[in-house]
Amino acid sequence: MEAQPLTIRANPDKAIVWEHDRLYLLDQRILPTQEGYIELQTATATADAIRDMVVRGAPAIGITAAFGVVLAARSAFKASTENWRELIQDELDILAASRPTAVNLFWALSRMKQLIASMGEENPEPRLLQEAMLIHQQDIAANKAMGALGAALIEGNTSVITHCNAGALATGGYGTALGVIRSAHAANKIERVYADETRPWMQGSRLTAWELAQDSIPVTLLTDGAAASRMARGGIGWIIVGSDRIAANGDVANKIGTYNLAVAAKFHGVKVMVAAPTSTIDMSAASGADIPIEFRDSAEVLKWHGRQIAAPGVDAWNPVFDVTPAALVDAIVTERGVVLSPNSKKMAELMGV
Ligand SMILES: CSC[C@H]1O[C@H](OP(=O)(O)O)[C@H](O)[C@@H]1O
Repeated sequence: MEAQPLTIRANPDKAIVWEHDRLYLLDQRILPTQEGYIELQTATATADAIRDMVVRGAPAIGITAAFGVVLAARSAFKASTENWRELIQDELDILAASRPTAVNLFWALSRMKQLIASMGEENPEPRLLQEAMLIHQQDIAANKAMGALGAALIEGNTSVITHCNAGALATGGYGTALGVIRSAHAANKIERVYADETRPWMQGSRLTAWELAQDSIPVTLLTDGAAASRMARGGIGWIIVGSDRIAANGDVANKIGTYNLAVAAKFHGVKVMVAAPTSTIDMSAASGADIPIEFRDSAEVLKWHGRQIAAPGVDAWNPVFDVTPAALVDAIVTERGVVLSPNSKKMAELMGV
């Protein structure tokens, strides 16, 4: 099958594209100064793209992995129409090992595996592709629903702080935290968004600011250390962030620095909103202590634009997520509804368990 030139222009709502029977990812490592797509032809290459953060963001990782399963099924069925289920297992494991914290990855793989288990002898690709596309569309619908529910919590016109990128680029489209911000801005509730740059990958300065500028939503960058001082000056009504995994008691794992924001917010009387689809909630994790936190190469901290910024022999501690206790969270917004002052009982009610 000859590769066809991709016919779309890079935009936040097209971070993950299935076109001409091929998977394309907007390369988020080079935004905002460059825009380019990478074509993925195998599940292993898809896992590499997730690990190397070509695509990142909990829901986006899950959606991408689902399309990776389609690629795995294509090659396995081509190799053996009888034994494709056995052949596909290694690539499913490779996808599962790509990043540990975003539970959406494992949620999406589990949903695809359940479908595989229900299949007969037919070619699995068409049905698996249909399911991957459904996961993608359902995520966008969830973000739109969360946008409305989260915006309804915001009273009057206020400025907000967000951290990392929980936007269209981190999801199937529209975004979780940025979905709330988009909906609230459309309702004239957002005066300005302050975006933490979010070292070391700079998802805030490179991705969130790019998304909001494209939508003409007023955005000002903060260095990560400036957020508390900005809260101290007043006018910040909410911290609005996404999540990579929420435990059964409402503890929230999110980009490193979220916990700092929540502690400062508590001190300054600023509310904390976490927007996440229910595919981010892990009821098997009793608390944040049960959430695996990804540590990445210290070189990501010690280098900047590839240039060494620390003396030789200096190392770095590089956890890329932290856990914000439920006690510091005012609202968890999901597509199923809002949990105010989250706790185990309220989370169980939300999830119907
Ligand atoms: C909408 S979830 C986005 C979530 O994922 C980000 O992490 P990473 O960029 O390392 O994948 C960050 O924690 C965001 O809140």
